[in-house]
Amino acid sequence: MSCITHLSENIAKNTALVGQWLASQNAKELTFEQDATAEFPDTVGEPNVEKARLAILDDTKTLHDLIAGPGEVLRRICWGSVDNSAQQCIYHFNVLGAVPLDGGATYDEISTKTNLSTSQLKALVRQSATNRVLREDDPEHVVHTASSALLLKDPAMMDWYGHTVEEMFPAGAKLAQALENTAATKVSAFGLAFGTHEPIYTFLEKHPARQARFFGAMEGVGRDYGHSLEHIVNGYPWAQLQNATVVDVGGSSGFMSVALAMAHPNLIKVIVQDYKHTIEEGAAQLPSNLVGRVSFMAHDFFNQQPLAAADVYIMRHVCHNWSTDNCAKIIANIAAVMSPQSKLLLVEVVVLPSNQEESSVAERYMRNLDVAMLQMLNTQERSESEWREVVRSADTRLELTSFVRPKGSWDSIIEISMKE
Ligand SMILES: C[S@@+](CC[C@H](N)C(=O)[O-])C[C@H]1O[C@@H](n2cnc3c(N)ncnc32)[C@H](O)[C@@H]1O
Repeated sequence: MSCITHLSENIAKNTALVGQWLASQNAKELTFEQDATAEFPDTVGEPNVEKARLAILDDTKTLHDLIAGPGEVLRRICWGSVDNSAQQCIYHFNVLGAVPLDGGATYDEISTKTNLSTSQLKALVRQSATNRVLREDDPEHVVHTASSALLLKDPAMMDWYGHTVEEMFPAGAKLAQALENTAATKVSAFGLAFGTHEPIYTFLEKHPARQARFFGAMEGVGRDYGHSLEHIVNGYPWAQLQNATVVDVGGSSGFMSVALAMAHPNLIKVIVQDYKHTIEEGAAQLPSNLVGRVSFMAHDFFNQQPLAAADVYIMRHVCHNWSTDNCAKIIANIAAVMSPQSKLLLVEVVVLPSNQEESSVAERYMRNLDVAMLQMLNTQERSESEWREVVRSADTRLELTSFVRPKGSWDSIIEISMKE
């Protein structure tokens, strides 16, 4: 049997399984129309369905690339920059906001609201429609699709989209230039794109609108089930802690602390530490039922940790932003005040050798993240042995006591303890 026939048979078999499951759940018909649910229905607790779904994604991509042929595979990659530039313009000129969810808009109406000409808008919208973001329902009239509507309905997704098209995309174009410079003090691709020598977080602190969008974007990251907070809330034995104090270092606006405090009443004090503007924003949004249990503190993690002997110090997506030397300093500042009972948890990606991820979707995401870190921060994601090296260089009294990657999670929870 030829390879493509074999692929198509697998796709048919797995699609039948997923289809039956969707029907058994009375799930809404899958659609590109704007009333679609934001994500594919939750397959938690259904490992066979999830396996079939991932196999469909793998096999359809392989079949597509085989049928397209090698030249077309290259052309698709290289034309990807146009996909991004069209999305950047749609975001920048708020084309999405100019198209009401209810009824859509004519090109003339969108033009009045965005100051783009109708011919510019037609070029952008028609290109974008090939990626299923906006579409024409007649040649002069634009309506939302499932994906464009999702951006309007979910502010965190919109912030994430804005961050990727307005910050990651320009930074990506500078990566080769940044890698030309081999000096230790080299400016990141992000720095070259935005004319700054400062690390991104210092830069954002001076640009409040960008910073506010970045907080939203970090929340938007969690819309991806692989980064769902549920993996942290359910992936560690929180319930075994008695009247515990948790310090969320570099906790941004505190959304993880809120999720932990909501789910685990035994976490009686949860303190979010970050830059001043960041925590002020978080404090203003704190649900009223958590006032008193969740609190905020301005703290630079390059200084010694002011809260000694907490039960748990947790850093999610913090250390991957920093070089091994800087990571070691951040961790050492916490180690200095840990009691023998304290735990330090890092919630981070742990990269595997090539093609060892569960699916090509996971493989691609992990490799994308690795390069994204390189372009935004001059850092890279780490393997298990590299995380061990970071911890060893921070403080020799620390030991890694577990690496757990909850099912379906991109992140692992790395538990670090003080040696007895
Ligand atoms: C990638 S974000 C992760 C935020 C959050 N923990 C999460 O899970 O999304 C990194 C965070 O580190 C904070 N940060 C960066 N440098 C810092 C510093 N020197 N002291 C304290 N926080 C800092 C940033 O403001 C940002 O909120």
